Amino acid sequence: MKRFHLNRRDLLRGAGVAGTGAVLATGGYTLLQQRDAALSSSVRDHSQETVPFYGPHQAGITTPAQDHLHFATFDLLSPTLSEIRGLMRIWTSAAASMCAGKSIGEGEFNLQSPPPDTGEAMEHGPSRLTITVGFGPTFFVKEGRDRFGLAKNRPPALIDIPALPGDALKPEQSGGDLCVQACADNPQVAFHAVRNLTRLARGLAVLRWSQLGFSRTATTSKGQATPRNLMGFKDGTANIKAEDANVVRQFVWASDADGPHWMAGGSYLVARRIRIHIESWDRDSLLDQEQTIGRHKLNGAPIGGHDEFAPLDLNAKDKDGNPLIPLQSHVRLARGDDTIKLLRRGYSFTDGMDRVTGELDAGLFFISYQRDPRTQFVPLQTRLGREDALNEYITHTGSALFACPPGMNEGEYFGQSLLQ
Ligand SMILES: C=CC1=C(C)c2cc3[nH]c(cc4nc(cc5[nH]c(cc1n2)c(C)c5CCC(=O)O)C(CCC(=O)O)=C4C)c(C)c3C=C
Ligand SMILES: [Fe+2]
Repeated sequence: MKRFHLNRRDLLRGAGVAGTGAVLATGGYTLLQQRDAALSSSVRDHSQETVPFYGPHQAGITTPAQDHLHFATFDLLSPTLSEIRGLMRIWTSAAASMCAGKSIGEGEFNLQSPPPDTGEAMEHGPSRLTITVGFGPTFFVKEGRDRFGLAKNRPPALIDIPALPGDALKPEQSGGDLCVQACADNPQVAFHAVRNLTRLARGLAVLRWSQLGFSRTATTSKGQATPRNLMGFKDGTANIKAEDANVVRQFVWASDADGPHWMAGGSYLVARRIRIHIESWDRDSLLDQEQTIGRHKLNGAPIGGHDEFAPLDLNAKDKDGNPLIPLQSHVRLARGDDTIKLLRRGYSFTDGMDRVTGELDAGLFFISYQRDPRTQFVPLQTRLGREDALNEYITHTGSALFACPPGMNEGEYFGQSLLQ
């Protein structure tokens, strides 16, 4: 089997291997330039940058994806509706402070009581922190019970995600009445946000599960370099980008016509914890890895191409008349007839090791935002779950869906038009 040993010097020389290798070497050179660009953007100090907290949409959806994630879901104990309103007021005020790089309850120290802020983010700056909040199906109805008299306001799109092909879901990594997605360019800032919101919910809600993500696997803005996932492939190339306002309007934001009114300008968040069996993947040939994804590993170009952003030509054939992009490849199935799109905003994770197999418990914490999961995530994942060549290397172990209400003005709180 042909092996490719590409080091920095080889790449700079454009030193070659024959045939496919030539493409790889060219791709490699481009890769090097892009990697240097990505490095210079990641070493850029974002610590003092803020993302506006108030606005028509919640931050953390079309915001250029930050480098780190702390995602958490909560189960409500048995609060009244009025206590939930109180919690959302407190969360909003705390979130606005943290996103501005301020401590919670700044200046309110009292030696006799615990400090209002746990303190670990104090010198880190806002680091582009965003905090996005959502309501799960069980917020409205749990075990057949209309918990707060709000069942009539449950959006039809906030379904219980049906069982999908290949699911191996664990209840302890799935569901939740509420969710908080904290993203920042500093892991401690994202952690601090979830920790403090959890603390503020004491007596009303408890953590159900949480997930740290250490590296973004998507670009949501044309200004960002495409990152790599744990399979070593560029991820996010064909994602929805914030600059494409019409596509965002069509596929990301719920409208008044979709109903209910309180979700207009909001979006539905699907989270899937997807374990990647990296040990098997690492034993697979480069050729098979590329055939599985449908893109070249080094430069992210569609198979047969040289440019990451070249159009994905699903009709392209090799010299024998076979499809260049295999029929069961991930990108062919994910693209389909190009009528379903979602905004991907996932992160790589590792949670130590699997004691049973001795393998790393690592993968991709997939997050997508969409206008309606019934016509976007569910049909797409049904197709992928049935046919995707990638299924040999992945297992979906967690799943959740949340309705993230629109953004707010100063003085308002998360989900106000649902709860008032
Ligand atoms: C249900 C939706 C999707 C799941 C789940 C999913 C999992 C998943 N994806 C990768 C790696 C890549 N995905 C890529 C493209 C891509 N993926 C989806 C959807 C899901 N992926 C879409 C809609 C697309 C875009 C398809 C297109 O229109 O071209 C790519 C290629 C680069 C890119 O365009 O981002 C990679 C690589 C993994 C590893 C994974 C689960 C672990
Ligand atoms: Fe994908």
